[in-house]
Amino acid sequence: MNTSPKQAAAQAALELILPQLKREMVLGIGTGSTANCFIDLLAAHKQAFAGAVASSEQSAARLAAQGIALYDLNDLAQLDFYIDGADEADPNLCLIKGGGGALTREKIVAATAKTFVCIAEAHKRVEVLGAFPLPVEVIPMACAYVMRELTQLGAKPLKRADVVTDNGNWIIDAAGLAITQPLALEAQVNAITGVVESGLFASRRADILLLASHTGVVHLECPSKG
Ligand SMILES: O=C[C@H](O)[C@H](O)[C@H](O)COP(=O)(O)O
Repeated sequence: MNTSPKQAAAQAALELILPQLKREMVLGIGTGSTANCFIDLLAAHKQAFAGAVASSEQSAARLAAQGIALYDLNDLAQLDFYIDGADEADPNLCLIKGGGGALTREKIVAATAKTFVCIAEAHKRVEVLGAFPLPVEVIPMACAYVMRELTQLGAKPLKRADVVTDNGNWIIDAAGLAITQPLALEAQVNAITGVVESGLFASRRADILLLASHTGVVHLECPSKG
């Protein structure tokens, strides 16, 4: 059977963390098709660690189906690893995430992890973030207001149809942004009243990015912060 790039990225992440797993370790696990590949590969090693914190109900269900114990983030101190996919990654390993609507819980779990290992297909690597519309989770009653504010920031916002997040909120996809200053834009978007979280991962970017294509996996590390 041919290995897909998503499976290759997941396999590379597994090989990276396997030697560091400890029986008491709890892993942070993301959401999406690439994270699903990782969950499925991880299942064969479930005796080597304690369990996982999931960033969505969907991932929690997949982890449970694989017999991996689920933990509540509030019962844990710092996690060693967070493994998740992304929709775009820039040269500084800033990311756009939330294509699957799980961005807020993803950002929370990532915030508690020492090392964020991002796994993605090679075409997700871009010079400037923003060709993929930036997902923004909003309190439903604030949706129209937040869309007007995002327009002021230069975006073309669109409410994602028929989506309610695990937190009971809505998603706005903000298209048309050329995100040359990810940290500044993340702060601006998150400061809009009614925004729960944006899918811009700049204040907490990836530490390691494993980019896979049919020709192999490239391992990139976060350049020094500054
Ligand atoms: O909300 C979803 C997540 O941020 C995903 O990690 C992201 O959309 C990438 O998903 P996929 O691995 O399916 O391309």
